[in-house]
Amino acid sequence: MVPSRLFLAGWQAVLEGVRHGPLPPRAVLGPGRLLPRLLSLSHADCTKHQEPSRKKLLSEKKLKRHFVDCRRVLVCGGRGGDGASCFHSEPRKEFGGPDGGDGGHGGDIILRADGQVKSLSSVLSQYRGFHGEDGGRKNCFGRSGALLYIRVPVGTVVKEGNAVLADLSCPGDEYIAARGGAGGKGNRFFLANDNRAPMTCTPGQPGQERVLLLELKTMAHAGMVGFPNAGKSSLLRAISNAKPAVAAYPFTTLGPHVGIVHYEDHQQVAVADVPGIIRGAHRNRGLGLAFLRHIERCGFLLFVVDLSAPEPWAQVDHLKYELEQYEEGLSERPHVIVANKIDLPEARAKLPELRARLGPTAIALSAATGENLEELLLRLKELHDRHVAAELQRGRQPLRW
Ligand SMILES: Nc1nc2c(ncn2[C@@H]2O[C@H](COP(=O)(O)OP(=O)(O)OP(=O)(O)O)[C@@H](O)[C@H]2O)c(=O)[nH]1
Ligand SMILES: [Mg+2]
Repeated sequence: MVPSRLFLAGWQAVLEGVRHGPLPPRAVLGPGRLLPRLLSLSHADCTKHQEPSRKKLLSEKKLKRHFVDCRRVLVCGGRGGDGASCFHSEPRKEFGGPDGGDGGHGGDIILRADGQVKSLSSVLSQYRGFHGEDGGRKNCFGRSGALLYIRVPVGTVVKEGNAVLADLSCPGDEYIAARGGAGGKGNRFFLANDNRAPMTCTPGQPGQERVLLLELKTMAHAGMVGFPNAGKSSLLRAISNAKPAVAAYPFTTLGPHVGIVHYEDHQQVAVADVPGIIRGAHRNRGLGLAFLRHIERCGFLLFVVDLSAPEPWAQVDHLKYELEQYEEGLSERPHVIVANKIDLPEARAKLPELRARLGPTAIALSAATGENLEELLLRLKELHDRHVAAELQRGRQPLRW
């Protein structure tokens, strides 16, 4: 099956044949711009439809504000309604008896995993459930408080202190964050043989109050790991429509970004880009390793190395070591090694040695010029198909974006 980008690459080949000359310099500049621009050259009348939307680029700091992966939230269930204390009153009817109704129960607060929600940014810092109504005369029971749903992204882990309470890993998963208080009893409830006119009624109970920590473990099919400046974000921009910030300084990326690679058969592979990892990250050097929770659930990994670095093959060992420090077995996941920046002459010279050390399957490409991206896209699809088959075999529903 051919990815849609390869389909565009086919257009590029056609266009190159038609032009009979070198491409204008602007057409080969900029990651991910190559194919759409070429397409727009030949279809001037339909450029509007072909050009990717030119969204205003946000700085990493602003992007981080939009994407929230951790939230502390205070949840208080609704208070139960009070029970009523009153007696039946009717003309010519003496000793009508107690008829105070019970109060309604307070509403629960429920966390629900929703596939449409991608970040915890919409979760507020506190929620109070709906209160139950008080009981009334004539044995009228108060209405219970409505349930309050908080929509959270799929992959949210609910913690209280250090204890994990729930893992909302499938769409529709629910967890009762705070229970509403029980409604009070009306005096009718206390009617007994030895007490025909009870005055007692009880107040409604307050709802449960908890401080929960919500942590999002991003669910993507593939996770990109690499040293800072290896070109992870550039690669994500080149293969998807995601727009993570790219700059020539380390730790440009401060939070996870997910890009979707679309294939012709409508398959979508989600690829997550996370901040760079350095040696000793498990001892909290650099940005530490906490952000690795975002690739913890990825089915397969892309180890991105900068081929122009002094010893690019050593980077893979360091990365695997750090992943093992975070979680045992994480580096054993199916993976592919991506050697980036092949457009640089010093990088190209190191390719034979890299292949000799790490095996011939390493993919050499350039996120900047788009060279050899097709091989990566095809390998991604292959890994994705294998992952889906393995999930189905285990009886689990594969992740869909
Ligand atoms: N020549 C060349 N430069 C590249 C290529 N890919 C990325 N770069 C440059 O490398 C620098 C770092 O790129 P990023 O994509 O920000 O790297 P990163 O791995 O996301 O870095 P962090 O977010 O800091 O971890 C930028 O100046 C890019 O322009 C490439 O294929 N060729
Ligand atoms: Mg980056």
